[in-house]
Amino acid sequence: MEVRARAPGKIILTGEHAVVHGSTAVATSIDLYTYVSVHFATPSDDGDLLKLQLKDTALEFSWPISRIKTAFPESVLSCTPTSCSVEVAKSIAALVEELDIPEAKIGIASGVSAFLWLYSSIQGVKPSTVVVTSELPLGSGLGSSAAFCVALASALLAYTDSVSLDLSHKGWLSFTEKDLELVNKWAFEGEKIIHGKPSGIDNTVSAYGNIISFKSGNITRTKSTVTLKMLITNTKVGRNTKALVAGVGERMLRHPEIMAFVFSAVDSISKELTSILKSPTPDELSLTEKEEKIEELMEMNQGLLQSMGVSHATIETVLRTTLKYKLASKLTGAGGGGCVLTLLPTFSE
Ligand SMILES: Nc1ncnc2c1ncn2[C@@H]1O[C@H](COP(=O)(O)OP(=O)(O)O)[C@@H](O)[C@H]1O
Ligand SMILES: C[C@@](O)(CCOP(=O)(O)O)CC(=O)O
Ligand SMILES: [Mg+2]
Repeated sequence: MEVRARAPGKIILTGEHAVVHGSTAVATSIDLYTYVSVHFATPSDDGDLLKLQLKDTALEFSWPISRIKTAFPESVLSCTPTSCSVEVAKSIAALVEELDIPEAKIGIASGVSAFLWLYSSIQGVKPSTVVVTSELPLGSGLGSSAAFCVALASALLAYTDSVSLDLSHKGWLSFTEKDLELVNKWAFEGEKIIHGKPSGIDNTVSAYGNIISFKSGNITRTKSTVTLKMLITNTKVGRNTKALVAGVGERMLRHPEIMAFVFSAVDSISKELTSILKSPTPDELSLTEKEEKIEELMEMNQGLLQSMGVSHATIETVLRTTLKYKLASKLTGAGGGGCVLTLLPTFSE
């Protein structure tokens, strides 16, 4: 039997990085998905291998089950989401090192590590073939790491007694609220392996969908009264979320007082955005006014992201180019390259 799960990417409207330090951020899921399929070996299948096919990077890995068993002498199987210990992280790093991932694709190593942790914790050590494909650009700020972890946790949990899914059903099924919480918690453990110190906003918006306000692990699901049209420009400059998050953390240690003001300003921006999105929009005039306010909030947030040191020359080029057309833009996700958001107003001159 094969189970296929999918989870969406996201854009962060306001609050990236500051959310890691306790500020509010606002994010929404987007219509681009990562798909994970899991096919457990039946007695008629030959081999005793755990196979992982990463289609987006054209990489394929396999481990003899006996090799994984020697790497994890103690079972890490767990019904409840658990963090990867330092010892197990070392064993996983050794397994990943043996794969000889080409230097140009080395970013994938963290994804493979998260896979090994989630797989052995949720399913134990058993043979199967796991296939991953994504419509999202990897490492571009659209939350591919979180979509990967949410889709993976969903597919793996579907085969356990921890969730209540009718697997005889064909087509997409949704998890119950309780099961979604479990998926989200496991996905967060995967994100921790990929990002180091994630806030949890990416896996949460990928698991629950729609728009959320997020602060220190608390989620407020927001129903927006406006439909915002956003242009997403991919600078195609590769970057790594873990390094950028660490860089902001170091700046925080060097200038704690100043950065506290920066994070507090971002918190106010996200709170104001949430209240604009929720307030009634009775006519065209109020829609235009709202969009103008949102543009201003995006510009202010971008300025604060620059002061955190996460902008990039290519991001600045997109900002200057869109400004020529009087359009407001900001980076989305970790920055340092990646994607830029531009608000496209509903009524333009
Ligand atoms: N489809 C995928 N296949 C393999 N690894 C993936 C996939 N999607 C995400 N990853 C992992 O997540 C990393 C990118 O995460 P990150 O740097 O947080 O950027 P973002 O989440 O913005 O795309 C990749 O380098 C890889 O380790
Ligand atoms: C920078 C951050 O706020 C978002 C990172 O998003 P992405 O991985 O660049 O899609 C980190 C986090 O919240 O965990
Ligand atoms: Mg990410």
